Amino acid sequence: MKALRALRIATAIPPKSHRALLLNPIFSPRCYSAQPEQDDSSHNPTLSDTENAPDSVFDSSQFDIPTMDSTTKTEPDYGWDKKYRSKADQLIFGKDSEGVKYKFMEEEEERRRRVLAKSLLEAALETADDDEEDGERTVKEEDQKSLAVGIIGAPNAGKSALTNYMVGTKVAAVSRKTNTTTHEVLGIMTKGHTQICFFDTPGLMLKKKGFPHKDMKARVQSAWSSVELYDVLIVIFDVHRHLARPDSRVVGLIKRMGASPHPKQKRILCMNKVDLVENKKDLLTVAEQFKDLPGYERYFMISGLKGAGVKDLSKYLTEQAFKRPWDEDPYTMNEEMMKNISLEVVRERLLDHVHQEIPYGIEHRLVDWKEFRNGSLRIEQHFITNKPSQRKILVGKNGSKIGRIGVEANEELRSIFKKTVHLILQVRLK
Ligand SMILES: Nc1nc2c(ncn2[C@@H]2O[C@H](COP(=O)(O)OP(=O)(O)OP(=O)(O)O)[C@@H](O)[C@H]2O)c(=O)[nH]1
Repeated sequence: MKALRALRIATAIPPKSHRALLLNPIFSPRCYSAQPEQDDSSHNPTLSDTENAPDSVFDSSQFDIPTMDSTTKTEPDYGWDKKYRSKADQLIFGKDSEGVKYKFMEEEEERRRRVLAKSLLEAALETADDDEEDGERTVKEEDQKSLAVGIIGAPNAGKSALTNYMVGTKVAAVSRKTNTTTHEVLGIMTKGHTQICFFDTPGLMLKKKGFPHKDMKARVQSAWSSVELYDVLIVIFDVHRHLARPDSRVVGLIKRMGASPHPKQKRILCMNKVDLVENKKDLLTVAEQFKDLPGYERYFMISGLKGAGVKDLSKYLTEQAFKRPWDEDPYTMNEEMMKNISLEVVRERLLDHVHQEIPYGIEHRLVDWKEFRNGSLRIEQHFITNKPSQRKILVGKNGSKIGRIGVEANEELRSIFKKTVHLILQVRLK
């Protein structure tokens, strides 16, 4: 939450150099139109107030938004009609607009983008607990420590909730590099010199005694062998459910994993959802039931959802880390984070350009998110308005307002994500 708050603050950096943006051809009043210029002639005025009116859609592919390659150019290339440029100059700077320092404004714009991108990343990587020491921003490879932690348990045991709590909103890199079909990254915690990767172990079907089903054997064989690769294995179970209705497959799994110490892997048993157990004495009864299993080095009673006992678990795991380079770049954003950032950036532009009161009544949705093989991103977002009058304001004359929001947001997203972004914004009526 804290990170999200920071994210809002970060995106609220006032766009000091909008004037620089306005001088760019793609931001000229004429070109702000969400309706591509070449389609003007075919524009059907009877559609203008309907949901699918073409001017209610901004599609960045129809605008000359600079590509990644064009960021290196030193001189501004205004390649647009001089008439419109001088009109814009006069509008913004008055008659004596000659000699405006474009370069200065470009630098200012670049500076603002860098500040925004840095703030977003810092907010996203912020530690969840207030009292935790802040993570090092750069750690030399020789100082890095890492740990691979597998989490195994029945569906609904609380694997994801526990990981989310430990990793917080700063879920860092969940790259395809680490994901495989047999183990999937649940989250990555990078704190100080230590990076801990949490892996899920999907596909591990158990039969009554805690062994894989025979018919699934081939499929799960590699999953089981990958379990061996983790430095630490967390066996997690829902202690509340266990007290009410013990599942023989879960008991089988706990016993199997704790049967004998593993030569290379530390195993710990986590009794999860302790917050749901009213009589805490019952927890001791369960602990008693599993206490003689030599394979477990430690036992933890936790609530992955509420956080009880999680700090001790995190501390224990951090202490187990090996001097080993990190597997993942802690500065990489995951998809969820990128989606939130895309919404924040567009919303910020909306607040900039539309009267303050209107945006609060407007529903703003991410409707499509696609990452293509070439690394580019297609993002489609819709604004759903309650009244035709709201829609009209948001669309602007010939789509000028939504176009302007779209162009600016597209630029900003491209700069933050460092990839080509194809942004589509649509204004609809409820
Ligand atoms: N009260 C309480 N609920 C929890 C706790 N941990 C998880 N839950 C809830 O239990 C449900 C399952 O949690 P998940 O974290 O999705 O479980 P999972 O093991 O990842 O489930 P699968 O993805 O099906 O394997 C969710 O509704 C959680 O909110 C906890 O400590 N206390």
